[in-house]
Amino acid sequence: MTQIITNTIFDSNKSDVLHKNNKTIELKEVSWHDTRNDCWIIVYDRVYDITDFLNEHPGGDDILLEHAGRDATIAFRGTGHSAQAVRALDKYFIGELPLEERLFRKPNGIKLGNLPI
Ligand code: HEM
Repeated sequence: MTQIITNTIFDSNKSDVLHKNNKTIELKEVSWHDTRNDCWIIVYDRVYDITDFLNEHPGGDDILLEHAGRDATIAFRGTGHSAQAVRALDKYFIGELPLEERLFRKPNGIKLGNLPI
């Protein structure tokens, strides 16, 4: 798939709408891709096919496989990845969750920065 994603995962200005031409992929479908030979993960409601990245990840493949077929947002964010790592995600982008299945980028959603604690 040839697709250029111009916004980063932290770009809240563009976060509330489905981007034109972006494919929607349901959580159920993501869950089927949970092996070393076919590994998808979700970061900020976007779906990435990281099968070809497993052997290249500086943090190792095990940690990625622990999140195969699942949401990896908190793990990705929590390990303090660089801006370069965030940009590296784009290469593996294949689609995004439907609005009703999103945790982060949805219309009128709670912004973590606005929480009192
Ligand atoms: C497709 C998703 C991911 C990409 C593109 C990615 C990319 C990278 C890159 C480029 C680095 C080098 C350091 C940096 O630039 O920040 C790195 C390090 C690391 N990543 Fe990831 N990462 C991904 C997912 C994850 C996930 C889900 C975890 C789970 C906790 C993880 C854990 C780590 C750890 C622990 C390191 C540090 C390795 C070290 O310095 O020894 N990564 N990652």
